[in-house]
Amino acid sequence: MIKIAPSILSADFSKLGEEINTVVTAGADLVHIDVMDGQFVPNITLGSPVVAALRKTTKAPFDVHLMVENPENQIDAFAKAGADIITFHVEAAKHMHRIVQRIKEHNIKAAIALNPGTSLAFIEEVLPDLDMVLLMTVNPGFGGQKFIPSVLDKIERLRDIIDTNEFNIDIEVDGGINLITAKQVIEAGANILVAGSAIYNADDMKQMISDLKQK
Ligand SMILES: O=C(CO)[C@H](O)[C@H](O)COP(=O)(O)O
Repeated sequence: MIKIAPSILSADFSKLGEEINTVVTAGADLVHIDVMDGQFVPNITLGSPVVAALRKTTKAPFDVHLMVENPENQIDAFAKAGADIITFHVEAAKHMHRIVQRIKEHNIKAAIALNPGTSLAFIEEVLPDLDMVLLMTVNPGFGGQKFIPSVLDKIERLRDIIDTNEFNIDIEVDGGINLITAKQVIEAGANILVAGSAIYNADDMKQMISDLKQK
């Protein structure tokens, strides 16, 4: 089953609670929350107090994507704020295994993200411990960027590893997802699609979420 996770990066930050409820009502399966620290990526977005406040506005699962240096310092705060999935970047992690265990101690899902230029080999040893892998289809930091097609091959290789080993791991993709690229990533093996501008700029969000799922 294909799930859609609208990225709030493209939402109006002056009314985030309303913006989240709008996409949830339109059929979002998860709410993708982009946390940027101005170090791992140039932008700064929001921290755990904002997530805790948003948690009061909806019961929809929160898919928290940490684009931060030293992610180990943020796990407890975001888990307590109400994250259902916490994703951190392999490129920012010195002790991947320890961070995954730390997330799981909170009884929530653990995921690792890989930038487009990062090899799957970096997560080979921790793969059986993960609930999800996020393959970035743009370089992180900004919404509205162009999809990088070379990641399709990486999605296919990861899908093959997961299926061959009968792992129960979701493959999420993030960046430049629209009606054309959604079809490509689903065919390659992704099953959770993050989309920011395609959904928040759509005239009919409900139709867009439904179309992204069916492609
Ligand atoms: O993580 C992100 C950027 O770092 C965003 O989630 C992503 O870029 C989504 O935006 P869009 O769908 O507009 O490309």
